[in-house]
Amino acid sequence: MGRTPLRVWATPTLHAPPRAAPPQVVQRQLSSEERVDKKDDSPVTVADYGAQAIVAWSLQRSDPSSRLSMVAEEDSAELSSPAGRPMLERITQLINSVLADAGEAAQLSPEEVLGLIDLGGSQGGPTGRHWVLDPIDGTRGFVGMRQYSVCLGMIQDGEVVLGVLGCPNLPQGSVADDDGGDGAAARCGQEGVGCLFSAHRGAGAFATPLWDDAAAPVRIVVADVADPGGARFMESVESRHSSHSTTAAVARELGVTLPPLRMDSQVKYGLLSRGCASIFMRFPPPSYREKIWDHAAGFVIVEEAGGRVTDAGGVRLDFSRGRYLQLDRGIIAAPPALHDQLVAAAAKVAPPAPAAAP
Ligand SMILES: Nc1ncnc2c1ncn2[C@@H]1O[C@H](COP(=O)(O)O)[C@@H](OP(=O)(O)O)[C@H]1O
Ligand SMILES: [Mg+2]
Ligand SMILES: [Mg+2]
Ligand SMILES: [Mg+2]
Repeated sequence: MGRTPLRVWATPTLHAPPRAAPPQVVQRQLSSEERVDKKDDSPVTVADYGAQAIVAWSLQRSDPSSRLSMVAEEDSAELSSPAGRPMLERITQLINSVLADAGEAAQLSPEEVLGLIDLGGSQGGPTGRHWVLDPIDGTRGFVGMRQYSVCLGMIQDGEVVLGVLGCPNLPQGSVADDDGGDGAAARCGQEGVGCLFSAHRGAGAFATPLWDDAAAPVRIVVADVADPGGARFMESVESRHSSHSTTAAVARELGVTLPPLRMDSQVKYGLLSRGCASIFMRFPPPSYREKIWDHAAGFVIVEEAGGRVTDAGGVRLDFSRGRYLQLDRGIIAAPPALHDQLVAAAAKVAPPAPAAAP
């Protein structure tokens, strides 16, 4: 890849603190016309669509000779109708201002933006190369002025081999409880806030300040914690995404005494990889099907930082089966010394549903 797509939104001249960076400006100034609720009742904003189009544009440009396969969250259905036209025009305007600010000559039409968004419709699968994009993960966090991340992974023949997480509101050092809530808004745009996590399979995981192209990436590793008494666990802010009562029960069973650190989005995988917390648990409603873009980038980053990411039954996540993950109950990620204990605790507290009668 000639240029990192996420850097389109992160050149030093554009983003030197204290000036707020474009995604942060969009987050702060988001109006009710700039977000809609999708058919599944989840929100999507001009930033989700804009980031998907701009990453698709950048990936396509980096390798024009090959056909891009991208498994991404958003599609153009809502924007293609007459009712979606004002939002499409706003997205196009945003993209074109980002491109111009980054010194790019290209300017896109609304129709080109629709086409770029729909490049994300690939089904993925066990063979070939597939980019996996969640243009804004944690949209509820984005709308609520909390944490969110831009997540790009690459699958090669069924294995996630590359992952990048852009986390504009995440402090580069230690995090406080309120960084998952009001603290994110208070510290957004300040010096020392904004992290980029990355990993290449076999080459380790790294963190670097998001707005500083000159900063050298620093190798990161998961915390070497074997005693649950000293472990901190992370979960979603949104209890509708992951049951807070189930995670609390598993933590109790395991002997975890510290309260949970609640954060939106895949920043949780970044924090686990950096050793800021040592456990991540996710127990969605039984009928919910997890999507690969919600986990691909974080998965390779945690593994390359020395951690394990499995379903609640201890089976490593499998990204080779298309757009969805097939999971037993939920997701558990931790350093190896804690991981087996967690799976055992989950089996006691939230055992797998009995197999249906034939
Ligand atoms: N009912 C549900 N159960 C579990 N996950 C859900 C859900 N509704 C939405 N999600 C997913 O939870 C993701 C956010 O995770 P988290 O809770 O860790 O912040 C959302 O990503 P998007 O914000 O990209 O849509 C969405 O894919
Ligand atoms: Mg979404
Ligand atoms: Mg997501
Ligand atoms: Mg998303």
